[in-house]
Amino acid sequence: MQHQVLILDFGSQYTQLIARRVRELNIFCEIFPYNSKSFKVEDYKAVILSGSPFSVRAEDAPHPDLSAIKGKLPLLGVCYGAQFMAHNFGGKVGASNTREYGRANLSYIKKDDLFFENVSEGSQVWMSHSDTIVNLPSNFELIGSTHDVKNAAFKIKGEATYGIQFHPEVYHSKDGLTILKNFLVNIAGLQQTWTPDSFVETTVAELKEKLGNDKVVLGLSGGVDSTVAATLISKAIGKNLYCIFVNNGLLRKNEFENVLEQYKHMGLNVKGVDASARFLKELAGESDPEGKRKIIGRVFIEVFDDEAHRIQDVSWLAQGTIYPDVIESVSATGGPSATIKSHHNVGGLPDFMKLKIVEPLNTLFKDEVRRVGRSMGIDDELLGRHPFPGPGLGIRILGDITAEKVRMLQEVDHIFVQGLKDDGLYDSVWQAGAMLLPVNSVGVMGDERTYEKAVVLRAVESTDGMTADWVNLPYEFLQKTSNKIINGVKGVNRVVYDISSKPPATIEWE
Ligand SMILES: Nc1ncnc2c1ncn2[C@@H]1O[C@H](COP(=O)(O)OP(=O)(O)OP(=O)(O)O)[C@@H](O)[C@H]1O
Ligand SMILES: O=c1[nH]c(=O)c2[nH+]cn([C@@H]3O[C@H](COP(=O)(O)O)[C@@H](O)[C@H]3O)c2[nH]1
Ligand SMILES: NC(=O)CC[C@H](N)C(=O)O
Ligand SMILES: [Mg+2]
Repeated sequence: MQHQVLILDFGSQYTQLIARRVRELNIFCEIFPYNSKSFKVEDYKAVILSGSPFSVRAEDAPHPDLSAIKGKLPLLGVCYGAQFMAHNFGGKVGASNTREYGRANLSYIKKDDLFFENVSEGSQVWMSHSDTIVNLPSNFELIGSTHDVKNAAFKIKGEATYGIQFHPEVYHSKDGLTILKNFLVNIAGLQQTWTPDSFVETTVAELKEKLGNDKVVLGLSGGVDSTVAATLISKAIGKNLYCIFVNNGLLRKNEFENVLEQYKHMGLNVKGVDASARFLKELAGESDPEGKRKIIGRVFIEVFDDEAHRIQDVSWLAQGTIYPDVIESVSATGGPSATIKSHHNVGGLPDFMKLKIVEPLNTLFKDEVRRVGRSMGIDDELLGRHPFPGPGLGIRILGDITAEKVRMLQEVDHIFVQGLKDDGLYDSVWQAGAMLLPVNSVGVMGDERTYEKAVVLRAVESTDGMTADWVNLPYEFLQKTSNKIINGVKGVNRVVYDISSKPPATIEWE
């Protein structure tokens, strides 16, 4: 992938949004923690500095070294990024009298600056700050103000360096996208050529070069990400790609058979490996969420390793890891974000495994993966599938896992998800599934006392899984589904609906 825009992250909750907006402009970009050693500034054509929860005045605040960037590459600082430049190059940042969150309007803009092309005075912008730039350094030029914030936008004289106090990346900044476009296209001179087709073309070419005649094993899950990854790699190396679909005993009802059937028509080289007994044996007695995730991750790797030995001379393991998997799972070394859950597919391979990892989608968001899939002609039905986590029902059965609990949850999940499909609700939901609680409750069925399990139904809407809200499913649907579950699934006598958003909850319960 050709490097274009580098986004340096100082821990803002909006950093992802900057990336999404830049890509909406068909310009490729990548995010790195500001102190990461994994990128080379010289590879990029423009740099954006994100916001941050820190105050530049705090002792432990991030202080990036901009000497390789400022004045050499077009540079845009957003909020903290702008405050940092003002503070660091001789200006003054102080606490604002009023903390500003939300709507503001541009009361002054320097109209002839390319930065504000097609933006008018009065344009609504979104603020989220408690510090403010009190004085600009003398070589900075004021180019925009709001009613409350005089130094809302500046440029450095004679440089393509800009700073803005407001957030162009949030949808409530009405001309935010225009401003980003002005910076990236008018000022940095970037071309808007990053499309799904161009991604396929460049990625396939890169994979050809990287993989050559090597053999690659890929974990194929039936989900969107690994299917798109497999199709890309298969375009590059054909028969040298060996796709392994593992039954970890934690899949949905009939999923192993159904998915294998579906792949028959796709021209991929797929082998189904039933390792369900092995997974369940290793998981027996483990009830800690991270403990279960670690076991599942390890057994996955062992199964892939066994298969790689069977095939012989395999050099690579390919996975369908996408961007949010990486961001949520790894607190990039010293990076400002926290580890939420250990996704089984991120975090490297154990030493005994000599395989190198290839993850062609690890810079894309889910909706971008779907667009790439569509541009390669993958079935809409497959691309429209709800995400399903690799550890599967293992992280939806709270507490320890047994074959009987898996059976129960498979039935519950099947009734719920099939019901959504039958009632035309499936496509309006981003992800749906059921959890089995380690809780018995008292019920009465046919005049008899029951003391059985409670299950939770969860349906969320989201665009990328990073944030999510519960879906307001019709009461009639919930009512019907609850009846079907309690009447149809032995061992369950209670159904509840999860009405928590992410954050503060997460989508999966473990
Ligand atoms: N049952 C499985 N067999 C083989 N590989 C798997 C299996 N489950 C997960 N993986 C691997 O782990 C990766 C991450 O899983 P994840 O669920 O995030 O993606 P996905 O299944 O491809 O897509 P989706 O998010 O739509 O479910 C997959 O892309 C795949 O490489
Ligand atoms: O491949 C995966 N391996 C995992 O270990 C994993 N854990 C969560 N998920 C999926 O990620 C999205 C966000 O989930 P959470 O809100 O529960 O963190 C949701 O779509 C989850 O289904 C996983 N996917
Ligand atoms: N959103 C931001 O970047 C905020 C920057 C800084 N923490 C402030 O409150 O002003
Ligand atoms: Mg999946």
